[in-house]
Amino acid sequence: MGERRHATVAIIGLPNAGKSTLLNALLGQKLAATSQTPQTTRTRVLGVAGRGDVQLAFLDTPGIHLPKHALNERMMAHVEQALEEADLLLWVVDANEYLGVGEHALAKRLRRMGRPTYLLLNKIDLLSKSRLLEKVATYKDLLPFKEVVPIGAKMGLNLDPLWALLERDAAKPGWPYDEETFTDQTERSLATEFIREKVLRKTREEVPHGVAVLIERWIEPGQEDYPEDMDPEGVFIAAQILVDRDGHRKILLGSGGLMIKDIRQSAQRELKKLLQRPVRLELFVKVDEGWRDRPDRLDRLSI
Ligand SMILES: Nc1nc2c(ncn2[C@@H]2O[C@H](COP(=O)(O)OP(=O)(O)OP(=O)(O)O)[C@@H](O)[C@H]2O)c(=O)[nH]1
Repeated sequence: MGERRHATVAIIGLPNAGKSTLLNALLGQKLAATSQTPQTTRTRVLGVAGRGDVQLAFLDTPGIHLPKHALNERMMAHVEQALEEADLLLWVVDANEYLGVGEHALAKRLRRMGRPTYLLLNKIDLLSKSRLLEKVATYKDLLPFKEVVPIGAKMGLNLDPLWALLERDAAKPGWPYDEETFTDQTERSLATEFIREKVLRKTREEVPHGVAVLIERWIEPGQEDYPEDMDPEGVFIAAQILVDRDGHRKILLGSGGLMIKDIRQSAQRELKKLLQRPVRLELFVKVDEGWRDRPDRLDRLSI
């Protein structure tokens, strides 16, 4: 074994490029919520992985966009913080999308920062080889990228070469996290995100952007109020789903309560996998108009 080295690696880019999918793929474990809805990620998510002598601390970040609410301003502050912390940047783009103003603005910003940046052209499973080559040529002039790597985060395409490059470039001495550390997220915050992910995946358009999840009760065996009819090794979780307006509450409940039932069941299955014990989940939908612009609410939601 050589000397131990590490790097902090921020995963950045526009909404929906596949940043969280990439983080999960690099870690080989689900940590970040993913969905087709842009702006799924709202905070910075740390995922730590060690290979050989090298430890990499990945920071998944919210997709970069113009903020309309206090919520979005906080999301962008998380991006700023990750940019500050990182030794290396992975700029993920959806290679099937046109290169637009958002990319140009980010490139300008990164040029000024001068931090080593890899361009990751993602979703290559949806692209022919000739189109991919065209894309590489189009993006290459944006910045003096340290590397340009085509990947398919969802199917794990080309991630080994990416790992090898990151291992080569991790230059700081030592390992900042112990070998068991995998994330700084608590079980509660992961549970919150996984419940929200299910809401995003089952609803469309405006609803997902106005949704937040707040865990109200988390009861372990032996604690007062632990349901008597539950498995003695389980956990009881009650969560509120906050929505921006009454119309969204109705959509979330669905006809005859079918939508919320579906969300509850799939979130409960996911939480069982995450926590590796039986879970009973209860969900309540609550209208909290304007929560996205209320700093006290955002604090309580840890955004
Ligand atoms: N076909 C294909 N789809 C992908 C790939 N990577 C990600 N996706 C899909 O792209 C969508 C967005 O992925 P996310 O990982 O949530 O994207 P993100 O960049 O974290 O999104 P924000 O949170 O909005 O910033 C999801 O539906 C993913 O399944 C890929 O390699 N191929």
